[in-house]
Amino acid sequence: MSEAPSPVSVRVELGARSYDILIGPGLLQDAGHHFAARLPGARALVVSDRTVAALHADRLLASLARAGVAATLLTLPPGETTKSFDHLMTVVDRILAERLERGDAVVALGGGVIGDLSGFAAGIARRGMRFVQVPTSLLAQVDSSVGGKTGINSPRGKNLVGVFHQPALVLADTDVLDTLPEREFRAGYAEVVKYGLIDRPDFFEWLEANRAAIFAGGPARVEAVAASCRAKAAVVAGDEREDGDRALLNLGHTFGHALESVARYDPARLVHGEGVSVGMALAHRFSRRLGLCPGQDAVRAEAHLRAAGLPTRIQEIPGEGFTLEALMDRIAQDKKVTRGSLTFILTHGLGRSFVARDVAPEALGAFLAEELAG
Ligand SMILES: NC(=O)c1ccc[n+]([C@@H]2O[C@H](COP(=O)([O-])OP(=O)(O)OC[C@H]3O[C@@H](n4cnc5c(N)ncnc54)[C@H](O)[C@@H]3O)[C@@H](O)[C@H]2O)c1
Ligand SMILES: O=C(O)C(=O)C[C@@H](O)[C@H](O)[C@H](O)COP(=O)(O)O
Ligand SMILES: [Zn+2]
Repeated sequence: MSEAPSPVSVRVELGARSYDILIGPGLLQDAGHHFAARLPGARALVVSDRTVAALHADRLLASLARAGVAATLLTLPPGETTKSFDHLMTVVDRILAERLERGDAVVALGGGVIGDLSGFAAGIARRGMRFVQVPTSLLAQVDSSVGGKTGINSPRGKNLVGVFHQPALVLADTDVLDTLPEREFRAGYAEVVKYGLIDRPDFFEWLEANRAAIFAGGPARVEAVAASCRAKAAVVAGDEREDGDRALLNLGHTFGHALESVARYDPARLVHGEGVSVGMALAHRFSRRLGLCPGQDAVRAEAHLRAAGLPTRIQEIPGEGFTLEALMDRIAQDKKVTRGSLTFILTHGLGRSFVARDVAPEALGAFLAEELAG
């Protein structure tokens, strides 16, 4: 069997909780070796969704077996509604039923849904077990597998219940993206663009020049994943629990999460990355309306998202329910709300985002009313 090329390694520096993100083609083949080297003697519960498990679980389980790691598989339904109390119970119960110990590991093989859910289960079962991320969607490789935010949704809003629980290792095999549906690849790309729009204008320019190559696969794709992980690792290392600048990673999310919630997490209407795309375009237009962001920068940000086939307007989301009242209600549940005041990530221009506290609800309401009117 041919050896996979050496992976790119990105370190998340968090003192005793530091860990490596390994990125590259063919990595799944060596996953067992990397797991056993970092978590010697640990057993594994691999959690996946049925779609991903059918495509990739055999290779991961075979690799773990070759490295002498005892592992079993739990599969769950795919989709955002799996981030629920019911499925959390299922994962926790399986951990306890198998008598896994604190030193054993929950291994998330899947997209952000599986990562967020099983990371939460690992964070609370036995008051915290080891956790390994094997992200299989672009979104999970560039964002959700890194940084330790885990959780589930509540009927009252998105990601409202969860814990910070860092993984011990992240293994991103870029070859698995070959089976990802194109729409999901585009959705993940929105979070890649986010890093450029936050504070990396050079990266944004590189994306403008390399978008087609990234979508085609090959070295540009690996570089886009690695650059995104470096960007996220730097932010997380500086502010693990979102007391300050980590909130920048929420660019587009206050709007996006409200849209996802109103759309009832129905993937036929909106998936997370698409919500973030609309949300980032709204954040740029809101910033322009407030006189903070030059018009041409808002236009350029939106043009790149559209060139990638992503939505940028609320009207593009199919279905009913996008009223001013419904959106303002969800936005009021945002975790960044402090003493009742709204916090948004706004921007002074391309790659010049900042955390804006005390955003006036009247200004927000007037802006959204205009957006909804078209
Ligand atoms: N924790 C964080 O920091 C963080 C960051 C960003 C997003 N998120 C969360 O992540 C979730 C979105 O993640 P996502 O976009 O990966 O969604 P997802 O997990 O639902 O995966 C998207 C779809 O792609 C399928 N899929 C995944 N990998 C595949 C592959 N290689 N081949 C074929 N199909 C594959 C899945 O079965 C699913 O149907 C949201 O819940 C969001 O809130 C969390
Ligand atoms: O890691 C972070 O911090 C992020 O905000 C990354 C986001 O892309 C991600 O969607 C995250 O789950 C949002 O978290 P939330 O705290 O706004 O629920
Ligand atoms: Zn996100």
